[in-house]
Amino acid sequence: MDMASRNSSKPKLIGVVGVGSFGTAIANMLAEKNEVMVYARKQEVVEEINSNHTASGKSLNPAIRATFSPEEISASCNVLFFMIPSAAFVEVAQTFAPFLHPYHLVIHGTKGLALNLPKGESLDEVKKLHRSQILTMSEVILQETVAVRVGCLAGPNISKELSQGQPAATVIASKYNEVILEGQRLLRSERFQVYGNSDIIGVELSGVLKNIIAIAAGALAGLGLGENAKGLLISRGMVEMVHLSKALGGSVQSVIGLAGIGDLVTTCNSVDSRNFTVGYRLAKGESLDQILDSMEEVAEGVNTIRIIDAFIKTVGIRAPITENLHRVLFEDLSIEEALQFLMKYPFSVDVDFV
Ligand SMILES: NC(=O)C1=CN([C@@H]2O[C@H](COP(=O)(O)OP(=O)(O)OC[C@H]3O[C@@H](n4cnc5c(N)ncnc54)[C@H](O)[C@@H]3O)[C@@H](O)[C@H]2O)C=CC1
Ligand SMILES: O=C(CO)COP(=O)(O)O
Repeated sequence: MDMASRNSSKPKLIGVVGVGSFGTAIANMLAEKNEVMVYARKQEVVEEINSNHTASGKSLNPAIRATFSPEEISASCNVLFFMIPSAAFVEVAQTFAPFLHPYHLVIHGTKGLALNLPKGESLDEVKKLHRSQILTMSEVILQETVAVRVGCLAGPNISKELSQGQPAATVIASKYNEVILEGQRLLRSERFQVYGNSDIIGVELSGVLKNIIAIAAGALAGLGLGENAKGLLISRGMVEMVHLSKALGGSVQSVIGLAGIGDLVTTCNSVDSRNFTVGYRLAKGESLDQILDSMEEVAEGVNTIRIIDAFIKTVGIRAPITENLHRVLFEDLSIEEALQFLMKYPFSVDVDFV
């Protein structure tokens, strides 16, 4: 079947894969203008949605239907929003791969990275980590499926605020203008502005890298430090994000846009951010294991720090905030020692990337 006949013969039903905090918020926003079907892998979650219109207690628009069949949602929807943590992304992409076609338009909202290592190998075992072994989620979709029209959604979008209907904006990034236009058409409302960007890698990396700085911001708050320290962290964090993003294939422009600095400011100031919360609790004396064991939702920054630290050691670039957080999370550096180190670090040039 060609793309045109497929598009014209199908009703507009939009699919959302994953009904966690963000998936639920986006499904509800999509349901203001469209019919929506959501995919959850557990039968009890599907039954909860279809009978109670809640997903793990979070309210869903009663018009939203749920399925646990990847085949059904892929056959019913030309546009699919993947809203799942990075740790599950490869598995979910592989589950969906037999049912996806080149006519599908896939937009993801995941702010994490995956690894492309030989089967059975983990990050602990590899000595070097090159860019080709790191995948953004659009790269996972392109690698694992035949979908081509891929996009991402990233920006300052704390799901709790979206669910309350507070004003916000996001970026849809894609190499394909039709993906950006469709994302804007589906999501734009009086309360939600949607910008476009063709640098999908830069926008994905912005959402991924700001989580590292958000953990540091939470740590500063947990230490009881003030707004001067936070301003210092956000500006140095942005410079670090620019250098990392450039090394990984993103543009400077994306980092200084809504998905970069916009999300960085939001996440570094929000007690509703899981990444901020990890840093805050670390500074209050809890161990990483204690924190992660008690968190129900994902804090992507923890795994991102492991991946980025391995990458910068391989390619020989410096990223002092990331390096020090890695030592705090996975070695035995205290938050106070990391802060002292950073205060002595010779960041002598203010802006060195323009
Ligand atoms: N919560 C937020 O405010 C925002 C989250 N994000 C990003 O969205 C992604 C998801 O985050 P949340 O929704 O907050 O996480 P969450 O932890 O609330 O929910 C994740 C959902 O994915 C589902 N899931 C996990 N493994 C799965 C699998 N194998 N198959 C199908 N479903 C699976 C879980 O059951 C759960 O419903 C993360 O990468 C996060 O960085 C982005 C912007 C805002
Ligand atoms: O990315 C987010 C808001 O834009 C959510 O941040 P957390 O994953 O830290 O909660």
